[in-house]
Amino acid sequence: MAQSFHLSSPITDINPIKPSNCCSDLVAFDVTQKESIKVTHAARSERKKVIVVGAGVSGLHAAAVLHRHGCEVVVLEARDRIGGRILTSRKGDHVRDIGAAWMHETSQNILVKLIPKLSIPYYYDDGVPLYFTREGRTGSQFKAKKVADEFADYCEWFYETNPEAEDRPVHEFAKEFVLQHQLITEDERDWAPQAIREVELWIGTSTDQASSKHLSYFITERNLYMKGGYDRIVNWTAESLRSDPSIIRLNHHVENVEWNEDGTAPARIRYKDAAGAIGFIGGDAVIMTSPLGVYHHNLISFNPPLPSDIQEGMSKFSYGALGKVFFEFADVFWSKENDQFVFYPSPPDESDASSGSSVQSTPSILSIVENDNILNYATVTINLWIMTGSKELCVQIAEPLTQRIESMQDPKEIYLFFEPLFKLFRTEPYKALPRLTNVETTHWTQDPLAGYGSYSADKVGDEPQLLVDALENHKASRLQFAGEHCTVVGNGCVHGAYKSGETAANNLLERFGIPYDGVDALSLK
Ligand SMILES: Cc1cc2nc3c(=O)[nH]c(=O)nc-3n(C[C@H](O)[C@H](O)[C@H](O)COP(=O)(O)OP(=O)(O)OC[C@H]3O[C@@H](n4cnc5c(N)ncnc54)[C@H](O)[C@@H]3O)c2cc1C
Repeated sequence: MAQSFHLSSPITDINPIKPSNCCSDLVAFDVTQKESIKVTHAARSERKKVIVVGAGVSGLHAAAVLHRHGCEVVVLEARDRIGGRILTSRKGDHVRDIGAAWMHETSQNILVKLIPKLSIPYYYDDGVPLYFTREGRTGSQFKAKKVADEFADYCEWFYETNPEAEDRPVHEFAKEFVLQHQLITEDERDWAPQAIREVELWIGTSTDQASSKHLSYFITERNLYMKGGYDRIVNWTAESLRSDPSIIRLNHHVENVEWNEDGTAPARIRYKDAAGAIGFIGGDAVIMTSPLGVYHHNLISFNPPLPSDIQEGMSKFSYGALGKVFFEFADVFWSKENDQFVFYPSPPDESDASSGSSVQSTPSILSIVENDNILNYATVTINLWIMTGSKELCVQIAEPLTQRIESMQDPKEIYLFFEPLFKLFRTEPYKALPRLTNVETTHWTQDPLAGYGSYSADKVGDEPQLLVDALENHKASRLQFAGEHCTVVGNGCVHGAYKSGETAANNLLERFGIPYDGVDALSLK
């Protein structure tokens, strides 16, 4: 799948930044010093050996930083590929990102620098979306979306001014908000809680479960679609590690981590290789980058057990399940003008029994089955015709639907479930839908190495800051953690994961007494 990418330009610029957690007396240096500094680091470190578990973007970046500072690094990856939750499928010119596909928070996302640097084709997908309900496209006076935005603002204000207030499910709180709102119409009162469900496709979980206190609602940010494939970022991150083929070890599934703080014995990791044979590897320190869901399912054991504050932090941070279903057609039958099609399901009292409504009469089994289709769920569909030129739509879904769709085997059955949505998207409603040529679904919820989900999500009662604080408490530990769940800045995202790898590596450099070189690899020409 992955194609390697080589920088052709010489290094001309180094930007020394001294991180706050670095006690080094290092001053600015020029590029001619780079090699001698590397040698000095190597000598000072006495070749400290660090085992990095996981070759996603956080693990690769952590390993690259340590490698640059002369440490011996070994990256153990259970899969037969690098990239983790970044997975680009390439067939000829056809590029499809099965995991991450966007750079979010582009104004602060450090990885955006790589777009021009690596000449990666991109697309800002912030054109005007089309909004749909069962009745078809919404008109310009459909203001429920604006009321939903107002609720999100209210929510943020409410918990800022009442930090001790009880956390509540977003759907419940939104319903209360519209009931008390005196200046909206009855229609807006009904539809605003449905419109807020668009956020489900950001956080990967339903508004019945999502936390109001930590509602992440992206109203103004820009998002950049990685039209050229996210694997370009992964390959760039891994580049320096590939000079030595013994660094990244694929098909090494870590089962147990023995660690200690006093340094009298090396940390020891037990893994299973592709043939099922058990192996052991030791090192001075370990960086764990498995997804949060892996720890929730106790898929790796620690000896001694993890510190209680880290365990508590992990248990107070949930994991969501965003899914994607790609449908490729023989022809484009949808609008060629709009980037996204947002669908809002009907308010419960207008909907059928299968969506959990309070309909009094008992519906027949047939009507439940007939009505059990995609129109009972909020979806955001990506118009890949505009983004990449392929004749396909990518429907994004959230749990609990993700688990259900990802377990379905038959493409025809999947298509029939989604067909009512496509009928709504027709630009000429009387025409038959064109031939379907390909269906592909994600399978993250069935994947133990992805922690049976997609990324961390704030559910009711969560306190994500607890994990970040616990990791900070243990920043001098020989057992470090990195990954998208280890940060509150860019959490759930590729750029957050990347940065977390740097933090973990810096923590170990400090522990080893190795000065941080201040190199901003992203700015190197
Ligand atoms: C469907 C989906 C859509 C997404 N969309 C976006 C998006 O548009 N933009 C965005 O910024 N982010 C998005 N994300 C999130 C983004 O992909 C992640 O935040 C990021 O890739 C996480 O990197 P990581 O290094 O923390 O973890 P991972 O990439 O998961 O890396 C962890 C690695 O550890 C390995 N591992 C796990 N257990 C073991 C073990 N026992 N032994 C050895 N190896 C092990 C895994 O195989 C994996 O390779 C999306 C994710 C998904 C699933």
